[in-house]
Amino acid sequence: MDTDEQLQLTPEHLAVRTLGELTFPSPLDGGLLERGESMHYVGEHDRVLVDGTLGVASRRGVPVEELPTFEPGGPRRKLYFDPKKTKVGIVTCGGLCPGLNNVIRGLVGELAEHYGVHSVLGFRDGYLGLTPLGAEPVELTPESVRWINQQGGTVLGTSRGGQDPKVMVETLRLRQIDVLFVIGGDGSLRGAQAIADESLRQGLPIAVVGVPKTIDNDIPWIDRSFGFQTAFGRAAESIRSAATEARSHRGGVGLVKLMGRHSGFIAAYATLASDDVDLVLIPEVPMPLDGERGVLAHVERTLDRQGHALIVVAEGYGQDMFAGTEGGADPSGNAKLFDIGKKLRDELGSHLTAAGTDFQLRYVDPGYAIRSVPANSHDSVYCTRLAQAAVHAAMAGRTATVAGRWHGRFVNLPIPLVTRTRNQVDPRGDLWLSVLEATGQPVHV
Ligand SMILES: Nc1ncnc2c1ncn2[C@@H]1O[C@H](COP(=O)(O)OP(=O)(O)O)[C@@H](O)[C@H]1O
Ligand SMILES: O=P(O)(O)OC[C@H]1O[C@](O)(COP(=O)(O)O)[C@@H](O)[C@@H]1O
Ligand SMILES: [Mg+2]
Repeated sequence: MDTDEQLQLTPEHLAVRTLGELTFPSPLDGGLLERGESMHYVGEHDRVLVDGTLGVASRRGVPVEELPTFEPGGPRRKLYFDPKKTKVGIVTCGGLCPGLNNVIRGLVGELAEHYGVHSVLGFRDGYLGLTPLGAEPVELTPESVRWINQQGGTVLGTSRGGQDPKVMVETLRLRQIDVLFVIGGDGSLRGAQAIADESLRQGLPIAVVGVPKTIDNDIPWIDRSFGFQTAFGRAAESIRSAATEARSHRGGVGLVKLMGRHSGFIAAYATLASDDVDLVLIPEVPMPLDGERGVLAHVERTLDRQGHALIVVAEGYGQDMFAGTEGGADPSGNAKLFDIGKKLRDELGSHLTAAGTDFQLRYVDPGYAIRSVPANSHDSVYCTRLAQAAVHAAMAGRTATVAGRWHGRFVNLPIPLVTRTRNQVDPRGDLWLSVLEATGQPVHV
């Protein structure tokens, strides 16, 4: 997270919206609510510090109690909703991400088994399912979701494309939904905010709580998004295959294209996981193709030196090379990217041929394979715990809020905070420094 951005935070950015007074006693029995504070658990009245270092905190020049803080996640003693009467909806939107089914399962399990909420509807096909054009929602029970975590994708289906918040709120009203969980990325969360605002405008006490989803890890103010570790682990497998191909052929060049629309986290982490890569190209670092310190010269030098070369490119890198060409947008309004992988393949091919280099280029694009797999064990645990945190927030009447984890602690974050900016690899930060050390590529910022 950019320090200047962090220093600009005010209490208004961090305030979580609540539907009203908490009047119903929580059915969670003593064990869960009587926990003492510990190194790992923040008490109900405590707050989670935004700043991770003394240096940043002291630059603010304010007393400790005025430092910016997040609301801790976790169960509350009193609830806004009466669990026996609460009706819940769940929707998954946007691109796939490992762990979507784990989150659905976690939500249903926590609602039913701990709070005694037994009415949970799964809306189908993203926000389309919240309109009259959508398919009939499905009842979700602990039995019906028992094994879904073993599958990738989402059992509810997903979609891109805008829907009218008024129409979606009308669907929630007709179905008497009290709580809507939105599992989605930046776009979905903007949609969730629009639903929460429209409900407020109509005086409907509906809690809209998000579980942030993104394989690109581009949502800010959370340590890491669920599914990201699984996705970069799968991406690292593709890099290893390309490395094997490159090393096994005289003049072998492996080129791997990975997802990452605006943020190069998958490319950076998969590279560090593979330890074989000679060059990583990400949207945040504009390295030119030409010139002494450019992509083509670096690959040529690497080939000369070690006889093979391995390049990883995130799909959002170098989009400015296509300036003047109209790419269009997807149904959600996201700009459609030009194919930088194929462009690089062609440019490298022409350059190495012209230089008279003996080479064999293998182009690997794992594409959707990295995001359609089931969550690994780490992400499975994280999904379950995020789902539990989201249920605690919703039952306590939090709305326009997402459940996140910051510096290892579960927190409730206002949606406008997490959609205001985008998490990106900092070209001057320690992650990128690690990548530069691992690859030995020319430094560009
Ligand atoms: N600014 C917005 N306001 C309301 N809804 C939005 C907004 N941006 C996107 N959405 C809706 O959220 C859903 C998912 O958005 P999308 O960008 O495709 O994926 P993601 O949530 O993963 O970023 C789509 O149905 C889209 O129309
Ligand atoms: O082809 P699709 O389904 O539109 O998805 C492609 C995009 O989805 C992503 O995974 C991001 O999607 P979201 O914004 O939905 O999380 C990008 O990495 C990729 O550019
Ligand atoms: Mg998005």
